[in-house]
Amino acid sequence: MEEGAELVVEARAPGKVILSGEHAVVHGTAAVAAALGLYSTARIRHRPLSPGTEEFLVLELPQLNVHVTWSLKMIEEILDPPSLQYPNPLVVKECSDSDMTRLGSFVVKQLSWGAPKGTVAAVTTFLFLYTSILGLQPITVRVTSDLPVGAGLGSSAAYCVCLAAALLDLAATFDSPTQAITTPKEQGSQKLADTGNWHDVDEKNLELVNKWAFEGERIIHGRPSGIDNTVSSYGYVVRFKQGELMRLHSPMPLRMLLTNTNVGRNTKALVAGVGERALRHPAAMAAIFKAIDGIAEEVVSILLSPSNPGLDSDDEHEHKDEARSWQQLPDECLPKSDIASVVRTKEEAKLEELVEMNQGLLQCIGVSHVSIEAICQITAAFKLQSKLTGAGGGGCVLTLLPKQMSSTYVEVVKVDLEGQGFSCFEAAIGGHGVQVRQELNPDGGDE
Ligand SMILES: Nc1ncnc2c1ncn2[C@@H]1O[C@H](COP(=O)(O)OP(=O)(O)O)[C@@H](O)[C@H]1O
Ligand SMILES: C[C@@](O)(CCOP(=O)(O)O)CC(=O)O
Ligand SMILES: [Mg+2]
Repeated sequence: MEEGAELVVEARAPGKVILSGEHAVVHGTAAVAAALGLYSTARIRHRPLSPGTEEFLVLELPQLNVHVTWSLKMIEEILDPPSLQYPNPLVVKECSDSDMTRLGSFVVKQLSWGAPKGTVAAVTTFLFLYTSILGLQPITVRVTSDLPVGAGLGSSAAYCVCLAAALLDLAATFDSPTQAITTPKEQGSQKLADTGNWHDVDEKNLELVNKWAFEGERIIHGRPSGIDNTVSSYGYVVRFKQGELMRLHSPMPLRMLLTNTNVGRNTKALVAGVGERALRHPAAMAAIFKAIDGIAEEVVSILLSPSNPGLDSDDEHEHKDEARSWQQLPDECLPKSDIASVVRTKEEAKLEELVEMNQGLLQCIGVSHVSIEAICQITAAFKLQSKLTGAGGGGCVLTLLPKQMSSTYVEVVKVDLEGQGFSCFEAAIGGHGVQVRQELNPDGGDE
């Protein structure tokens, strides 16, 4: 690398929705999840300094209000883990209990007094991944996200995946400038300021990114199943069971409305709560997990069903005309029953029933919330089925939308939900996983 030049590496990783199987998946059952078209992005800037100049590590997490600068000497003196001398990006290691305690107490002292637990976990996770993958290198890291943090859409996994990918890409570039984790010929001089230039991570490195991200998730979650980091790394729609990933190439387009209860919650506490309930009532909880497993497997077979026809274009056309005529009417003239009677395919109707059953079982294991139940009731009045997604206890709820439901009808449902203080959005489902890009600024790239 030219003296004075600045290397910028970016990685972006998607959030996810769990269609079926959250919580039970931690206890070994199947779950189905899809990547969401909302991303967390880690941007790392590295500029080698002349010998004798003091070097720094800068971490910026604007969503958590974290802006910290550490001298590398101080990190070396205080942390002194052997990995600092011998970081090895190719050998994934666990954050041991003693490392966790040492890093955690360092972080608590560095952050302003009373920083929330989530902030301590995020910075501890960063320091673990940074020291293990890269060792002491002077870099500035900034992580931003389109995802709501702590709302069930996998922001913690996207955070770990984008950090792991960016650190691995930088480590590989240091090792050999042509060995970055995307295909070398695709690396190049294009400017990051452009909207594109993102490159998929190759299969071998995806596994590495995913494994490091899982270790990060363990720091934030305590006992993650691995589904969130897996779908964030690999993208698309996946079935996940006991650490095994199966990519689902489903012919069925998934359409859903996401509603944020705006009730904050914490995955670690909810997962621990379910574990405690399972210890108190082992037989009953095992039966519920088995039922959730059955639901997830049925969702998989519906998604893979070749008889999944979607709708033919004539039907769709007819429906659009109907939607247009509704658009001219004031909202109060849209009776709920008309929305309720929107035609479903056989597969859509089955999926809706499974969503309803899954939500009931999630309530049984103690992870629903009055705000979640309120959303389920509002959408049920339109004969739409909803369930919590992710850890629950607040956070987001997904509502299945039949393919034939017009956007005008969706707007009507949103009015009812938003009128109760909830926030609704639609996002692309089943897109790509983690991606990386690089840029070399010969002039030092001061920002
Ligand atoms: N953009 C981000 N910046 C910093 N930390 C983040 C970011 N996104 C997620 N996190 C970490 O993940 C935690 C939220 O994870 P979690 O409770 O699992 O909810 P979810 O994964 O559903 O959003 C935050 O408290 C923080 O520790
Ligand atoms: C509850 C769980 O199934 C999903 C948690 O997702 P999230 O952190 O709420 O986005 C936990 C896990 O699988 O690791
Ligand atoms: Mg999470």
